[in-house]
Amino acid sequence: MTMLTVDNVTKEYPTPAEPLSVLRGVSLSLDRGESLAIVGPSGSGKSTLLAILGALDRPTSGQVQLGTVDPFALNDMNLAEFRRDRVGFVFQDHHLLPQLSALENVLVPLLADGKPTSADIERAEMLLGRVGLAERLTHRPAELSGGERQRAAIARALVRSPVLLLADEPTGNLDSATADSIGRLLVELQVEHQSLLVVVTHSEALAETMQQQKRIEDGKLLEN
Ligand SMILES: Nc1ncnc2c1ncn2[C@@H]1O[C@H](COP(=O)(O)OP(=O)(O)OP(=O)(O)O)[C@@H](O)[C@H]1O
Repeated sequence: MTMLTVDNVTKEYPTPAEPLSVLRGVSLSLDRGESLAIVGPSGSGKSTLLAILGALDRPTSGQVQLGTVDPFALNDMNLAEFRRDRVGFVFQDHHLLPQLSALENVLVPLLADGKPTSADIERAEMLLGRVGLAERLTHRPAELSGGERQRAAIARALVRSPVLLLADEPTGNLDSATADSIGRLLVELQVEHQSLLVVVTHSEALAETMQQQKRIEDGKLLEN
């Protein structure tokens, strides 16, 4: 079953001169449980595409569909819910809140539903255990290593069981051994959760751990 389809997406940014055309007709499709790495030179539009996949940014033209939903046809409230419930993001910088513990950070996406329940806390603890942080629940980000912070960010991205997990240079700030372990963890979790995983990276090693690899060149997506 095709879960994610992207059809002829373009993205232009307005500039004082002529519009900057970053994506020029990008199409792809992913089935349930599939993973995709997007590689390409700096400035080629990888992050732009990822932001469109996660409905953080609108395409200039073209269609995106996740399951049966076209996120860009939703009103603002439903779009915000779509993003929150169906998409998990992992960024190069962990984006954890510095004043909160690892456990509290993982609970943050659940706060939209009100005060965390004991089941929420159990789930967050389970996920932190799964990413290897069972002994670090009360540590704040400053009290975690870089790799541990990224593990906590991955647990946070998964806490609402998203259909689509998006990662933008998730290992960009890590040494190669730590990067390898984070890459493996992402793929393992994606298989366990049967989610879709799209990773933007400059790392060939990380790209190779994904089932599909594509390259952005001149605004188009090519087989790598
Ligand atoms: N909001 C914006 N307004 C105008 N131009 C933008 C905007 N966001 C990105 N761009 C431009 O679009 C192009 C693609 O940017 P993007 O961040 O998608 O590239 P990237 O492939 O992810 O690069 P990198 O590998 O360096 O992170 C760049 O030339 C960038 O300057």
